[in-house]
Amino acid sequence: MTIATKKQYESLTEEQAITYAKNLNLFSDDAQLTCSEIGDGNLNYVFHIKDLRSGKGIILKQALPYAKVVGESWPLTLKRALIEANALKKHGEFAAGLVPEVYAIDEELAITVMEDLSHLTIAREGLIRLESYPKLAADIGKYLAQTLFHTSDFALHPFEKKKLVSEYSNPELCKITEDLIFTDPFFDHETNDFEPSLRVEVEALWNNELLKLEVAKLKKSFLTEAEALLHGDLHTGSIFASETETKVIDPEFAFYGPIGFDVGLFLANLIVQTVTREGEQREVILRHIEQTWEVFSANFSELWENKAVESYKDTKGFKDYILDKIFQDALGFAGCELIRRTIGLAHVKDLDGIKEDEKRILSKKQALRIGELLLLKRESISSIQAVIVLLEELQK
Ligand SMILES: Nc1ncnc2c1ncn2[C@@H]1O[C@H](COP(=O)(O)OP(=O)(O)O)[C@@H](O)[C@H]1O
Ligand SMILES: CSC[C@H]1O[C@H](OP(=O)(O)O)[C@H](O)[C@@H]1O
Repeated sequence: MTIATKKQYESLTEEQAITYAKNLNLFSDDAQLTCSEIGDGNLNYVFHIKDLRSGKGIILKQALPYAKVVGESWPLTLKRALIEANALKKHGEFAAGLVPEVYAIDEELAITVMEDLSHLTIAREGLIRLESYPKLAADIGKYLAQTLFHTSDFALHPFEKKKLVSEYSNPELCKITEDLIFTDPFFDHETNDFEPSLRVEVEALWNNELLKLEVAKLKKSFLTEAEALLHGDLHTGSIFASETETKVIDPEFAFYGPIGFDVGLFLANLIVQTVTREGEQREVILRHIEQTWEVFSANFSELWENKAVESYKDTKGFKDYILDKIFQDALGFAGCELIRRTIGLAHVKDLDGIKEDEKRILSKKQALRIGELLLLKRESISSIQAVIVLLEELQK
């Protein structure tokens, strides 16, 4: 692997990105490179470098020393770039083909050079356009099982696992999640952002002590349960897809946390799609939700049977206890994600992009209602089929 270095951090211009790319020895000498900054996320620059002669491309992702969505008033560690690059590589060891290849890491400039996936579509964008992704749910179910099982105590020697916990300590990025997912949306906080016509529903959330108790329990779990190396922000904007391929990008929020968090975030972002769709199109997403959990649990179970190093692995009931815990945690985390994506700081285009006011508000109310029910009822929802029934009933 090339480790490119330069003395001091500076954020690159497109021109500088081309010069940088030339020095990586990834293109031939006569390459004719072009560059455009295509970052549409909340935090970083993403340069797409392409050789006009061969058509070959690479991606150069650079962290900024602040959160791009807010500006320099919100400083943010550059170390997240190294965490992201290392997490891509670590997850790639277990979920080969489901993450981009990392070509080079530059710690000084907070740059990751990686495989160009621009032949694929960001799943959120494609799902909004009703594109069909027949492999998405099974691939993500497998990605979740492989990455989460193999980085957990069930697969690793405790020394190795604790070494990874410390390598992936990511306090600043975790704090964003602790605030934006688990705290601010449940209080009258300045970061919240919602239409006045949602105020009644939002105030009802703020005043719902039982709901807040569930969120508090989940926040505690996020703060304290170092179960596996999570992606940490597995929404549909962090997944590239086509009819035949799925690739997970952007694990800069990676850290050791509760397994259900990654599962729940992905499920929540599928659920967001169900509130915007009707009829057969909604059915497609309901099947994705079902399949994600089924593939995840089957794959996780199989890994457990064949590879677990835990002394209690064959103790009757232990594997089921773990899977039940992951399921219930996932439903709770999904509830938090649904609520934060509706009324918190970082919204989703699936909902905000609905032009017709009445339809948008109705969809947002449904998202809030589903979030609330998942949080309150998660302990009594015993299967993914029961989740589907709940979603169908709520959306009749
Ligand atoms: N490997 C890649 N290949 C092609 N495009 C990419 C790649 N990585 C990121 N992008 C583009 O850049 C955008 C932002 O990337 P992302 O990693 O989500 O940034 P952020 O961390 O700022 O959210 C993506 O939505 C996608 O359009
Ligand atoms: C101020 S960060 C808000 C939000 O942005 C991150 O998403 P992404 O990097 O994919 O744009 C993450 O979801 C954070 O919660």
